Amino acid sequence: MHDLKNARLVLEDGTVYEGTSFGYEKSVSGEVVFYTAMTGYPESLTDPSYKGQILVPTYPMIGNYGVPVDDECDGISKFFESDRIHCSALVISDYSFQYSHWNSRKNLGDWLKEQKVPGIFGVDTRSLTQKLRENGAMLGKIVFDGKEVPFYDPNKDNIVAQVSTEGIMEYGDGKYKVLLVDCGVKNNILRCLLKRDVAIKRVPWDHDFTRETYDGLFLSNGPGDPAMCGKTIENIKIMLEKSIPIMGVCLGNQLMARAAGAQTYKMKYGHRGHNQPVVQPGSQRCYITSQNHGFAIDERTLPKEWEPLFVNVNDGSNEGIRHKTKPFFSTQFHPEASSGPVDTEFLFDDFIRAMERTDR
Ligand SMILES: NC(=O)CC[C@H](N)C(=O)O
Repeated sequence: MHDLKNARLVLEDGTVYEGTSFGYEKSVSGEVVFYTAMTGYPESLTDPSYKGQILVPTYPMIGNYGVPVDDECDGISKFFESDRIHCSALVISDYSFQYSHWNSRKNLGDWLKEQKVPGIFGVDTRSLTQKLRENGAMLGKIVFDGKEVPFYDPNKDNIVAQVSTEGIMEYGDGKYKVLLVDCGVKNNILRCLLKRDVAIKRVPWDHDFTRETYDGLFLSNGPGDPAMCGKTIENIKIMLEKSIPIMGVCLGNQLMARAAGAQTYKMKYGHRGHNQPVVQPGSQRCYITSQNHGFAIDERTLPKEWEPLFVNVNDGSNEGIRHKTKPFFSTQFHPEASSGPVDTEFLFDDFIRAMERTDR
């Protein structure tokens, strides 16, 4: 405990938060975002959508249930959402040096060190979160020993290209052939499809999927600004002329909207957590959803062939769209959860039913 180093979180407006390092000791920069879930740090840290971001859980004590063993099942990690940590750094209030859980194998600090990701504790994450809520998302950096790094805005780069699969990968031998565009897919999307009699062909974000044969197209989640994925959007545009069922999640939702001709915008501070309520327009039915996004669809720009599928109860922002006549739908939240509530996993069944119904 005595040789723990101090490190500072510096925001782009000059605010400094002093902290103590419990992860890898390296100065890094990114977009600082807060996340309100009380559990799920192994899943969130390995979620590729956090690429380029400095993650701030609002729940004060982190690390108390350790890090799970990295078991695999059918070539997919059982407990992680990808094969590595993607966020740039983790900033927390209270680090639990002790951990206990039936499947934990190591502590969070050791995992961060192994993965070369800095983590600092002892930060007043309440005041930091209030600041991010007032100002909106901000750039920030973790600085060790005065080793300066420049601020970095991940939304100005195509970071999808950095997390997407390099080659084509195939999983399962189910009845429905799904082509999955990997913009940074979470493993639980693969798991949710595979348990529904699906065979998946996972392709890179810029793969030309417009001339292949499959029963359904899946557009995955992913990091950064959807406007940076021009190639994927162009390919989706071609698929919108056809009638093969399409389902999209999070970034996939935003790409679907842009391909349809709608606009996306950067939200003030986004939605990240497990307690985001959404309703279906025209109904009183509310679902609690798992979310992690900083961009959203501008509903007012939806072409007339499309309609909102879900709306956020807290701020009225769009949470999903569907085509009025063709089997295309997508959601801004994560129906696969992991971590978080599974209220909306039935949407995968809707996708399967759409494939079942489509005349092929
Ligand atoms: N989880 C995601 O797919 C995130 C989508 C997009 N990068 C956003 O921040 O809005």
